[in-house]
Amino acid sequence: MSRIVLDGIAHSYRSNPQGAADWALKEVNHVWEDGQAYALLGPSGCGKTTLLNLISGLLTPSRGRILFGDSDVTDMPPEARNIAQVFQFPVIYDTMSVFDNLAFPLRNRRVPEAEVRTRVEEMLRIIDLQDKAKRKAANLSADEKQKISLGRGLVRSDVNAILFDEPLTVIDPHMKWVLRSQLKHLHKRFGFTMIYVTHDQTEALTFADKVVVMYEGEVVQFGTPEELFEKPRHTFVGYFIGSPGMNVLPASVDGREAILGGNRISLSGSYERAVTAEIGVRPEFVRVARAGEGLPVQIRRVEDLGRFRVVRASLEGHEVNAVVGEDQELPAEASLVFDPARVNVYVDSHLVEPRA
Ligand SMILES: Nc1ncnc2c1ncn2[C@@H]1O[C@H](COP(=O)(O)OP(=O)(O)OP(=O)(O)O)[C@@H](O)[C@H]1O
Repeated sequence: MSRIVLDGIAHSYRSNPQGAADWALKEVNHVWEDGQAYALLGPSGCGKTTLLNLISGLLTPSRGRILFGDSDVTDMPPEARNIAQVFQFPVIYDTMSVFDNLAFPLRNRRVPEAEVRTRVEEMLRIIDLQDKAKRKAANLSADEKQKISLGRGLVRSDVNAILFDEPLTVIDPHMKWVLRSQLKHLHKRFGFTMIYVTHDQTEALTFADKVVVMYEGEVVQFGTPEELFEKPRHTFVGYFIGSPGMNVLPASVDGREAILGGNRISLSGSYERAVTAEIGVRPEFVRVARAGEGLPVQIRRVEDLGRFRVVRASLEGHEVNAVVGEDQELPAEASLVFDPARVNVYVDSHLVEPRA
């Protein structure tokens, strides 16, 4: 295993890319540390699969270099990179038995047969297919076939990294949960570097130590689940992570205040003047108070989500959500108070820091 370095890689599927829109992956500089579990999170079409295929060698980047440890693998084919990749749909040998499918990557590498048996039997237990070991893969359900694909990705101990491209899409919801926990367990036990592509935030946040959020071909944030929640570096991260997502409101900022229509909102630091900025505050850091205490709003509706309620209000025509406790009384005439320490400022969708 080794750390994987992306040194200025970018990729376009066009032979002569012109504008930004021609790049499926804009320039990425990034280090995947050895042995960590990463999730690659973003909406459909943002470039997740492209990035994964560049790492595995299925694609060669239009620009930049990829290093595994100290060796440059940019021009190496996938089979020379020692990477296991699990795709969204099963890639298995239908005519082979389940056992032989799992044994294949090991036998291919001339692993002694006794070790093959031990590892395959363990994998059969993990994916819960012990009783189908001798069956031909062709006769299994889509769900079971995908479990074999997962098993084939995980069975080797000598890989540089295991890449998962939405591997649980075809798996039923209960099994999804089981397999995700198994993956986490395997990661702890064997310490593989794992990169797990998903567009599902729950899947990403429960699986990974670090999450890489992509948006329109760009890596917009790389951080722990807490960092993505506390300090989204891009408004998209704010929307995408959290339920409901971060409130993002157009405002101008000047010094320690943001101005939205006739309202002044306190900030915890002092900012350069920006006329077309946005402020972002998570619903968890918005307090519903009596009229006159905070920003004047109309409450549109209140949704009970079990452990908490979401108050959906309107501030100068913009929807603002606040998370409130089950027992908190809501005033008939309400206002909202933003916690200044939790109000982030964005310019061109990117987080800006206050002046020192
Ligand atoms: N082989 C290809 N040829 C041309 N364009 C492609 C090709 N593969 C992907 N693209 C384009 O590159 C962009 C990124 O696609 P990619 O598949 O990497 O995104 P993704 O985030 O993995 O999406 P999804 O979650 O839908 O798989 C998209 O605009 C897509 O249309």
